[in-house]
Amino acid sequence: MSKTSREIVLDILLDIDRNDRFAGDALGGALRANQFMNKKERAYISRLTEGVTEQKIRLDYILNQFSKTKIKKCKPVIRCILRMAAYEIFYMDAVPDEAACNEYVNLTGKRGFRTLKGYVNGVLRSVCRNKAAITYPSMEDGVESYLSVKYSVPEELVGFLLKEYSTDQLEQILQAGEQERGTTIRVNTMQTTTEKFRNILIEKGIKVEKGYYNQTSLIISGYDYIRTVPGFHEGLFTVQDESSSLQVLAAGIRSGDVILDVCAAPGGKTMYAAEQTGEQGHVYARDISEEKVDKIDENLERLELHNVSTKVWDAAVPDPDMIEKADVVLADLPCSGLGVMARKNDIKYHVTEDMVRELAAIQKTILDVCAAYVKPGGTLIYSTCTIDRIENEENVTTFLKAHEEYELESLSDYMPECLKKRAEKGYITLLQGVDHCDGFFISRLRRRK
Ligand SMILES: C[S@@+](CC[C@H](N)C(=O)[O-])C[C@H]1O[C@@H](n2cnc3c(N)ncnc32)[C@H](O)[C@@H]1O
Repeated sequence: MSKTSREIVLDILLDIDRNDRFAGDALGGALRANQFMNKKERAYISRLTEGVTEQKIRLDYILNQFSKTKIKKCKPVIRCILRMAAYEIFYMDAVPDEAACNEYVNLTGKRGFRTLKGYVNGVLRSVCRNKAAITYPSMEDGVESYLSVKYSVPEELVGFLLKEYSTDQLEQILQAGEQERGTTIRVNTMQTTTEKFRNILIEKGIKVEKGYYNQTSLIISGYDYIRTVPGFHEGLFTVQDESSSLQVLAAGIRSGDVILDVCAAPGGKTMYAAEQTGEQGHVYARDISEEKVDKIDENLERLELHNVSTKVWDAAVPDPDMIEKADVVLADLPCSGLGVMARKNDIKYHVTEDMVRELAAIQKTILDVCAAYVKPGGTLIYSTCTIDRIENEENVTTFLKAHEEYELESLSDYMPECLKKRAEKGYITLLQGVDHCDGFFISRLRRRK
């Protein structure tokens, strides 16, 4: 017997819960395994999985007010069922609350927990009855618990970010997770123009807005799968947030430049760099594993870019063959990902200050190795998709102390008008919810000699 959409979501959430998986991976796997489903079912499954993941802390806060057993202590199946039901009650209107309760009580029995049907029923009916009267922590109860429950972010992470951002700034950053955003794509200008491609999309009924910072970026919505968007298979565009494309623009790549991208998969910046340097130039793109490099190759093939060579290479290991070979080194390093919390909604549950410090140490090692690859007069672009000083500014400061041959160089010439002032100092932190893109850090380090 085939599973209902709610059962599929329950299994995805259990997979995430038991195997500590990221929601995007678990959801993607389940959608691929259930390809027979129609668009509406897929949308429902995605919304419920992503919503429960995104709002986990807030949902548990609500449920704990009506359950004698703390939700975290419940059996995984019951915990997931209660969260799903609470999410439907508070955030979705696919079915009336009463009907949703019945569905989840039945699901409890179907999953072998007949004796807990009464408990699930009791908690859910109480939630429905008291829906409008639920109170949440206020600012007076403490900023950390207020922001934690309101935006469903662990208190520890709120505390960590409050060391760097004011309450207002952090609230703006966290609100980004609640804003509907289209998908930002960058047009492959080696094959078409932004205007021509924009018209093709509009003709096919896709909603298109212009990018805020990059003239080759478009923000699209109203499509089913990205692979079904016209021009995908022909390589007319690639999915790339504007923050990422600004990183490549920050490099000021000239036609004929030699570029080394040390952490390149899936290849977003490599592809843009390849377009910028053109047929006269070359990009060396690397990543840590075969699987990752295959992803870059797949994208290069789709975009028909031939001026790139790829290789599996650990960026922390010096490569004698690359010493002083590159006009530009792109070091877009592995990081905590706090800049993309709004899109990858479970990153927030994984990041701790200890983890940030461990990552900063890895970034430092890789940057030290990269220093030798840049030609005198060339440029090292260090970037991350995170927004904390430890991984960003502190790493730049440490690097400059260890490498006297480098200096920070203003980014203003490479940034759009509205960002020029902030970019003068040689680095810029873009903030989700404040700027029109993901949170991202870009720094430009010039090798003097
Ligand atoms: C932020 S992502 C890069 C995104 C890429 N620049 C783009 O624009 O598509 C970081 C990448 O670093 C890779 N990575 C992590 N540790 C690495 C290492 N020691 N050497 C090389 N690559 C590494 C990861 O596999 C991941 O693909």
